[in-house]
Amino acid sequence: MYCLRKITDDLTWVGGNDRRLAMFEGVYSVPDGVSYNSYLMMDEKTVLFDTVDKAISKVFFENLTEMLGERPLDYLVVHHMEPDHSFTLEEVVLRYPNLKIICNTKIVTMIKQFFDFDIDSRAIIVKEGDVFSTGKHQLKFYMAPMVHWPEVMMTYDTTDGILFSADAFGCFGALNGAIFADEVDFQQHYMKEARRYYANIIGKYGSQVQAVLKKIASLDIRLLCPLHGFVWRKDIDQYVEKYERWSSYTPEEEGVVIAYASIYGNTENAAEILAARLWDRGIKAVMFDVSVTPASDIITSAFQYSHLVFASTTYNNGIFVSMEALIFDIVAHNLQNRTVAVIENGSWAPVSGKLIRAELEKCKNMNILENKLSIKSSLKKNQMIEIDAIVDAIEETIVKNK
Ligand SMILES: Cc1cc2nc3c(=O)[nH]c(=O)nc-3n(C[C@H](O)[C@H](O)[C@H](O)COP(=O)(O)O)c2cc1C
Repeated sequence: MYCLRKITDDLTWVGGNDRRLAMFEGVYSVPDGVSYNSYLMMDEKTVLFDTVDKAISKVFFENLTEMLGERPLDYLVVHHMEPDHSFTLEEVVLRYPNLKIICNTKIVTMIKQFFDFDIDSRAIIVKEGDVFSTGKHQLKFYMAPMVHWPEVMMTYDTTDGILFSADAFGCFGALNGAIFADEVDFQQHYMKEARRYYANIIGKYGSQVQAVLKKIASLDIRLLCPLHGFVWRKDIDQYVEKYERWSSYTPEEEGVVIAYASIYGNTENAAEILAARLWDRGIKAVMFDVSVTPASDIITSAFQYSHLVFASTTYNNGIFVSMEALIFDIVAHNLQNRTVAVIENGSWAPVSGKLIRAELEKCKNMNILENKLSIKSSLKKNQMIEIDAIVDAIEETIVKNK
């Protein structure tokens, strides 16, 4: 049975939710599920904006059939070819054989890679700034390369001020009947998931996101329709401001993320002492055991806070495995503009600190503090001075940033 939400008189959400998926993209846990958004515009012509993942194809086609009634589907705008938005594309073509697909040349190439149907005869190729009329609505296209994948584009409906933003401005979490961000307490319940989504899905591509933000800055966006999560009709500027911040790798708040790897608890002990000393000075600290908390969650906090401390045992002459994975992931996510301190531990030849520093030097604008702490098996009282020196250096840079 169909399950729809009306967005405007002409636009309806025809997507669906998946609460059974354990790992999005095989990496990111989605304990609250995920939505796959697809939007249908009923104009003089009928226009579908993206399709959906295979997991929700049944309800998607029921939605589409219900909305279209006797009308044909005239156009499908494809913004992004990742299969969670394009898996059902071929079936849409089979059901609506006269359908034309509005997309760019990179999308045509990817359609040919993923599918075998004839795209050339049905493709309407658009470029940056092209405008396409569907009757009352004028659709303007903006290319958004690497705002997740190279083929990504966005559509702005100049008639109603609707930006179809592909994966940008999306959020993890299934929609529980509510479709608009202002129907829920987004700040309280969803901002954390929006940040986790941004940091992990798009975080690597800050400069590309910045380029798109510049392009859309002058648009009068009255509705923001991403491919996952809520539709925005209020406080859009505030959400765009978050994207400005995240994409420029500007911390949201002053505070310290302490990520530690510890086999027997001695490195953890040093991390705990550091956290306590920071709070003694009124400096906010959050702690993660990298063997317990997924790297993607820690990366999310690293996007949020200004300072990072990595404390790791030495393991087979290297960095402890789960810490090594986190550090590589942080470098891969292109994180920048953070102040970093490193603590190492080893029973005979501690080297994890040196190796962590060397990896993080690959990141841009990382202020890696000279102060460091090297523990031989367990922290000794005479080393408290070194912990305090790290706290001093953090405090000094936090004050500077204020
Ligand atoms: C498999 C394994 C490999 C290790 N490799 C090294 C090493 O290469 N160099 C070193 O100094 N210590 C090495 N250690 C020892 C730990 O780094 C050391 O005992 C450290 O103090 C543990 O800190 P923790 O109490 O936080 O787990 C190794 C330990 C294990 C279990």
